[in-house]
Amino acid sequence: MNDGIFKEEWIKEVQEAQSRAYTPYSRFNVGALLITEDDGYIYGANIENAAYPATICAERSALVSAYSNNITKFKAIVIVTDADEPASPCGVCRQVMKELCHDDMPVYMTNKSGDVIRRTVDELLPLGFSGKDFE
Ligand SMILES: O=c1ccn([C@H]2C[C@H](O)[C@@H](CO)O2)c(=O)[nH]1
Ligand SMILES: [Zn+2]
Repeated sequence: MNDGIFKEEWIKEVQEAQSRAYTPYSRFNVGALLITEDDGYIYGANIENAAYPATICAERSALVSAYSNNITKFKAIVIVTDADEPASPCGVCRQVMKELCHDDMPVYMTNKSGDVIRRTVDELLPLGFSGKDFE
């Protein structure tokens, strides 16, 4: 991926985030790496629960962690799983990214083979609903 933004070193970091997943039920480990405005890293992993809907995805873990630490401006998010296809965020995570990230923020979906797909938040949730819709 050579878009002038993506850094290869993010691959190692997002895999570190993935290693922190808590997935006794699905065994499907997801890692998310938020890149802050000043090139800092916020790690996110999926954290499951015996009450399945209480599970939080890796992407939302990272965003909630960032906001909880008063970090609210991001350059990018990188996602990884062990699946063959590059990781694609679920609908709930797309909605939360729409709320908390810029529409044009890049989302890098990666796999263990080194493939990277880049889409913006807006491209992942076209015509998405936001607070602007009830202003
Ligand atoms: O965008 C997604 C989609 C799924 N998962 C997690 C939730 C659950 O723990 C596991 C299987 O759905 O993957 C994520 O972390 N991010
Ligand atoms: Zn999700």
